[in-house]
Amino acid sequence: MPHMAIEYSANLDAAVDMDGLCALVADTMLETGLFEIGAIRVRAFRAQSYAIADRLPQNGFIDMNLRIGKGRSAEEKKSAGEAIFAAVSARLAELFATPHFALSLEIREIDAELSWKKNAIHPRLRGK
Ligand SMILES: O=C(O)C/C(=C\C=C(/O)C(=O)O)C(=O)O
Repeated sequence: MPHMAIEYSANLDAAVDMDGLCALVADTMLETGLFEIGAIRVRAFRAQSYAIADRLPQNGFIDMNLRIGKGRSAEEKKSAGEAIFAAVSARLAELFATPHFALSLEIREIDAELSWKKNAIHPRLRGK
């Protein structure tokens, strides 16, 4: 399944609605047409401990790691990454107006021979 894991520094708690950010990422992934709805998983993890750049207490980060199955072209993967990065960047425009925020995204492919999956959501959603 496409897994999006978002890590963020705990000092962003008040500035970013993480549930809303997860929903935005899931919606954007779906809109690319490259991911099946029943396969999308997005979650956010709060990093309580961190050291960012010059260690100013205002410095914050969000790092997004997307793991997807093989089978999509390089162009498709690139356009998906660009769509997600643009949507999240727009949502976080206020943070980019400060000199204290860093955003990153990486897409990796899952090795089909070394991964296992079983999904009871697909049958329910594929029938719709
Ligand atoms: O192939 C993968 O492991 C990832 C994937 C889809 C996975 C599912 O549909 C699933 O786990 O139910 C993908 O589309 O990249």
